[in-house]
Amino acid sequence: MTTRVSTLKMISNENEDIFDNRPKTPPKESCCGSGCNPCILDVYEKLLKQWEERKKNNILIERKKNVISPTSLNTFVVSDNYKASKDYIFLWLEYKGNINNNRSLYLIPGQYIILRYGSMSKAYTPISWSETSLMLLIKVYPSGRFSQLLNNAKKNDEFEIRGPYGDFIYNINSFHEIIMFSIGSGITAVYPIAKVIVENEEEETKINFIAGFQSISCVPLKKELQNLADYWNFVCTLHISEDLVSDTNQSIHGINIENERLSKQSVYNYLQRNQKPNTTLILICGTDEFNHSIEQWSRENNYSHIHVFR
Ligand SMILES: Cc1cc2nc3c(=O)[nH]c(=O)nc-3n(C[C@H](O)[C@H](O)[C@H](O)COP(=O)(O)OP(=O)(O)OC[C@H]3O[C@@H](n4cnc5c(N)ncnc54)[C@H](O)[C@@H]3O)c2cc1C
Repeated sequence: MTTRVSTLKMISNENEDIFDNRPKTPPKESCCGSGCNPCILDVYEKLLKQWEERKKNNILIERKKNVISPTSLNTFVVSDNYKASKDYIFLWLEYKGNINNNRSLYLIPGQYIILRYGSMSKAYTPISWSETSLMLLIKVYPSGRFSQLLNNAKKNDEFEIRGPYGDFIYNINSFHEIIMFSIGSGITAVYPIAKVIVENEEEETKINFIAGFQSISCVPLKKELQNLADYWNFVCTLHISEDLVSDTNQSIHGINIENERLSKQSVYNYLQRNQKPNTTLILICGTDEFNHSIEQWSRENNYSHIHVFR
């Protein structure tokens, strides 16, 4: 798995440069009408306002030729699709267009894309990417329309992608510790951020990675988390809420396992053990209820540097 280490600078597409190009108006039919967040037409309105503002103030932003764009759809084909765990699959998508003029795929860890097939669109957070391809980790729901479609996707099937979206910006060594709380597929937002930090030799930030799943057999990225646990600054604890672990065969070397749902008490314990709220960042990704509770408990423990991936 190769992860591109992105610079955390403002990234724009060639069609969003301020002097030669205003953002291109997306055709009306590029909105699928299914209430995506963000809708391509809203993104266009926002980028247009930003462009007008920059033009007024004569500000030039760095121009990189990204193969994906927040305001237009680009075709990708499935290059691989395989099981990641009981409920999860990995899906590799390869850019179908020409790669020339230094065009490349630029993503900041934690950013998401909108994947579209026919009139259906859903958001996904790439966990890994190269210059022309990206890898998604997808939870397959028995009655999930899009996740079932992706589960059954075959090599060379075509999907359209727009993005990237997401406003999380991280600066190297800006916190003493980052505590990452996720449940289920929320792991996709925090894992790439943990990886990029842990693999950066210049980083002195510690990562406390806490992820909740129903059972050990559901947990994706086991090997990847074990690899990160070999580094001095990464500690991982998995909270298993339903099929509790009683068998040592289910233990994962280097990873702590707790047989309990992430409760208020356990979250309080993580927060109070840390003791450095002013220099600690809290990252949260899960259901609305989970996000709300963890954010509230963090604030009750005097943490104010909090980012929720929604
Ligand atoms: C910014 C963002 C990034 C995302 N990134 C990822 C990602 O990287 N990987 C990933 O797998 N998903 C991700 N999602 C969720 C994804 O967009 C879809 O919502 C998910 O794949 C389900 O879509 P579906 O069409 O299969 O299910 P739907 O047809 O919408 O739902 C069918 C049924 O599936 C179940 N279901 C669906 N979603 C949930 C849920 N979140 N919790 C509990 N039950 C649910 C429910 O029973 C629901 O009734 C992300 C969502 C957002 C907003």
